[in-house]
Amino acid sequence: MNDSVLDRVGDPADLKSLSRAELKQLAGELREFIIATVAKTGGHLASNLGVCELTVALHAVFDAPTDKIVWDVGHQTYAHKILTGRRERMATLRQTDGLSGFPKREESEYDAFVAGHSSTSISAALGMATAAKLKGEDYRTVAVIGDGAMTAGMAFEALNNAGAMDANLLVILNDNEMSISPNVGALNAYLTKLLSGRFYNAVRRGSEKVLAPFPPILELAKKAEEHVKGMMTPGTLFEEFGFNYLGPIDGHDVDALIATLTNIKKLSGPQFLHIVTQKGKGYAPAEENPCGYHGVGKFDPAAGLSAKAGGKPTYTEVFGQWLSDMAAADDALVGITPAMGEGSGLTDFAALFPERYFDVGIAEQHALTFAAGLACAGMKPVVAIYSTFLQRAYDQLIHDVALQNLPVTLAIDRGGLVGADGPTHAGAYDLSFLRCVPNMLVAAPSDEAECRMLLSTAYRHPGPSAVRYPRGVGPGAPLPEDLEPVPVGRGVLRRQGGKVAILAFGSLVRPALAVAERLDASLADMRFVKPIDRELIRQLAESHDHLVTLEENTVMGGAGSAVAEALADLGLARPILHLGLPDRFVEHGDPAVLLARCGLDADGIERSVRRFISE
Ligand SMILES: Cc1ncc(C[n+]2csc(CCOP(=O)(O)OP(=O)(O)O)c2C)c(N)n1
Ligand SMILES: CC(=O)[C@@H](O)[C@H](O)COP(=O)(O)O
Ligand SMILES: [Mg+2]
Repeated sequence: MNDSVLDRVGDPADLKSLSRAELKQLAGELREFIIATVAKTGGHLASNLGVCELTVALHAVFDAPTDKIVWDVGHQTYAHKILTGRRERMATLRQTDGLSGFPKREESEYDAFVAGHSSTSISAALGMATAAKLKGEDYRTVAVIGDGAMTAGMAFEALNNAGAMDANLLVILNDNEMSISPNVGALNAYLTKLLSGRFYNAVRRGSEKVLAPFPPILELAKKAEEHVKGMMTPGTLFEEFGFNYLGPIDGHDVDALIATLTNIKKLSGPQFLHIVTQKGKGYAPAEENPCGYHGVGKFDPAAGLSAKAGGKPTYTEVFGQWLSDMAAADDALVGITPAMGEGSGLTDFAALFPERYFDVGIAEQHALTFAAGLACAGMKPVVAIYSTFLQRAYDQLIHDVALQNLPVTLAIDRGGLVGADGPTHAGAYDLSFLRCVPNMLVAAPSDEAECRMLLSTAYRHPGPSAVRYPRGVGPGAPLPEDLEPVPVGRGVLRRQGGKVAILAFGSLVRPALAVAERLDASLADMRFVKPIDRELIRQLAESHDHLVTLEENTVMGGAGSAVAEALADLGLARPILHLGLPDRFVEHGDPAVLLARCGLDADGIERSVRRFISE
């Protein structure tokens, strides 16, 4: 006889007939299954381990897919995927052609909203709840948002709107006191205060008044006090936003979760449930080091993560070293991260210069304008930011930084395809959206040494600047020790060839070199997208029959477009081929496979160039 509850669950409807004991067992089995899966695929482990009970309770109480569960960021949806018919495919998680690591509407009708970027869930769920009302449809809408994601302005924009709309919306705040790193800011301090016994006891005395309009909840609170200690306290901030605040409750207590959700389901209007969970719950190494286990590669569950074994530094590490070196040389340097300190390589800098390190929370827009303010007052801010998250702060870049020509340096990590995270996280557009902004300097290094030199160049630029580099390691170029810049707006001819000239940018210079050898082509490492090296473009156009541009950015409006514009401006018409990312979203998977599928590996580039010449 099979004792596994998970084996008996084909879809969420099966949860309705399970006993409480079985639901608890199911949460435990999900946890084991997730550990075993992520050990083989890599993925967001700690966040997923923290929501096993919540996921079980949500699917036991609500009726997805009719009821809509909107997961914020979506990095914690593995249990949800397993319970909604995707268990067999979990071995393909984040692999090429496999399951996405995030919710995806194309993948399942149970995935109510695509995510990857944080703090969108309340807005999206409010939209769905509002549509239900307008269309006279009867379903419930739930947004599940973490305490980290709650620090973003967008979450508060949505609360502000929702609290005044009387929509049937439940917001569940999953508070584990962690973003990727420990959560920061005044909101975090406020949530901690809500969790403290002192606050609980103080508000508990007044809770009957607050709960009076909701008899089922009050009754439940009285009956199940031992399970739901701290369950029904008014949360002043969220109440002020117009929500009925409930909690905090233990988010690992299946009984408390089911009882509370069942009661909330009967209520109308905006509801806010505060649950407390532990990031990494149930796997000791992740409980001890939730930051390290936030996102992991493949690992041995018995041994845990292994330390990085030497090898080439990543671009992130090259940047981190440069930042510390430049900070030592210049007291005016300040480093800013919107909640991505580890991922952006700021750990050493933060330890060395704590007073000049600012983790502003998941607040990319604020990060840019905060940097603008610092720059106005004589500091030299370096904002370390992933390309994909910079998209959030575009107006702040234009309106607050560039318009005032302020010396803010953007160290843009994860430029180009990122692999397993997929299209939500691809840095596919930055060269296009940066080069059209007046005053910007935009550079793309082709190796680690150039990365360091271009960072120094950008930092000295008297206006806004950006250096964009890819995820992972480069070719292994030895790093200069100094902080010397290179000439602004000047590329470098790496190879002199015959009739074809390849003008390559950033990460694709290396494969282009192999292609240039095979085709006896000239190769320019352009280094700068803006200002573009017009003189080098002129020379190459005058001495070659065919020009090819190459970049790991969308072709549309990207670096190749800058070359074409320069040629037009110079009055030089030449056959030109633009190679880069396509005008479609590139799925998740192995980065090398994805690049090859885009025709951007050496073989693909060679094929395209040969076809172009022959045509
Ligand atoms: C706009 C945006 N900025 C940054 C990130 C990177 N990021 C992903 S998860 C995360 C922390 C989220 O913390 P929380 O919402 O509390 O979820 P937890 O991992 O603790 O469950 C961050 C900063 C993101 N996904 N989106
Ligand atoms: C969910 C999220 O946004 C981050 O956890 C992201 O997946 C990190 O990506 P890196 O692994 O490239 O740091
Ligand atoms: Mg959290």
